[in-house]
Amino acid sequence: MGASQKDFENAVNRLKLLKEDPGNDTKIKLYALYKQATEGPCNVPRPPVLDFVSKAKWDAWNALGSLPKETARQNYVDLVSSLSPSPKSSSSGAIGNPPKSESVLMTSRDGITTITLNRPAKKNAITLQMYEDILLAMNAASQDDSTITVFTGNGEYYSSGNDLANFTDNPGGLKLSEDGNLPLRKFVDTFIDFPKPLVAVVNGPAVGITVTLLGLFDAVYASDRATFHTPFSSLGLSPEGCSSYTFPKIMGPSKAVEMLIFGKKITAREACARGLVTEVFPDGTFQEEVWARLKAYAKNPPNAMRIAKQVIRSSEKEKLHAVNAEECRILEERVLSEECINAVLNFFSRKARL
Ligand SMILES: CCCC/C=C\CC(=O)SCCNC(=O)CCNC(=O)[C@H](O)C(C)(C)COP(=O)(O)OP(=O)(O)OC[C@H]1O[C@@H](n2cnc3c(N)ncnc32)[C@H](O)[C@@H]1OP(=O)(O)O
Repeated sequence: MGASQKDFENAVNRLKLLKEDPGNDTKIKLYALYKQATEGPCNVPRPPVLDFVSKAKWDAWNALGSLPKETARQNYVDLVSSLSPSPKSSSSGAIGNPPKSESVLMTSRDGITTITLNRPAKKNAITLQMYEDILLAMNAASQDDSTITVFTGNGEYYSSGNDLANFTDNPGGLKLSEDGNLPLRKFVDTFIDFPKPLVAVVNGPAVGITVTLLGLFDAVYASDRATFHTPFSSLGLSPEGCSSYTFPKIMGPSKAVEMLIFGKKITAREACARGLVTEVFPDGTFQEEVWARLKAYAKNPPNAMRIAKQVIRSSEKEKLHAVNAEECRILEERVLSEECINAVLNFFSRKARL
């Protein structure tokens, strides 16, 4: 039997996590096979001769002639496998290629894979290494036997967001694009494309990118101790995580502006009233109630849940990828701004804690 649509999607995700650039020839082959697998034979006019890159891509796609979509899909999966060994999965719930990290933990049981931010002394602030580890964990979770993937934090905070030292430790400025030192675009893309139900168990206050990403989750359960804060303006930054699109859509433009421009911190109950949070639980019974709920949900047939997610989310994916690209482009400028540099320096000199 040839590669299934799921195998193909997994290969597309695995490709995003490659550590080494596979080289231009391979990238062009992958492009051609991807187009053939998703759109069929080349059906667009040849680009102008001087547009070398587009022409090379077009030539490679066109050269596949009438190769059936299924064969192109299989060839794509084979080519990606030859570049990165496939993570293993097993019926015992063991996870292939999880991160070897103390700050990002990964466990799998009862049909649920849980990714836990585990840096409580720093309020689970996310370092550059942790972004990489979360990507690894999500890739493994997308391919293991679990039916639901959960994000949570260890300790008092869910997360205080991006580690502000990411800015000071990179004096030339952070590069947020594909080839940069923080692949923010790839990071957010992984949430957009995540194939299984993705649930946030928000155990305490959440800040910055860990709030904005919630707009890409399928359910958000919060302790009544949690707060939600996106202080982008006071940090001289701009919205990310697709929040410039998801927040106005979820809560309406004026409530989104209150959070994303004015940096209003809201409670869990306010976030629930705005539609960002699915349900709020008393902190005392939060863990017990939420995990009982999730275990019951995880007993549903996995394919049905995955397909339901696809049906609900697929029409938005293209738009979300475009929003992410634009937000990263703007943010890359903002992280170099005087406003941002001053805000971060103030934070570390303890002048400006939230
Ligand atoms: C590259 C682009 C990616 C996306 C860009 C931005 C997206 C974002 O996420 S923006 C949001 C960034 N986060 C913040 O601005 C929060 C900063 N933290 C705080 O304001 C306070 O620490 C906080 C209110 C969370 C907690 O306050 P306190 O309870 O008073 O604790 P402390 O301030 O003493 O914190 C304990 C310890 O943790 C360190 N910490 C906390 N958060 C961060 C952080 N985001 N980055 C780096 N370090 C953080 C804090 O410095 C303390 O460390 P020590 O002083 O060494 O004990």
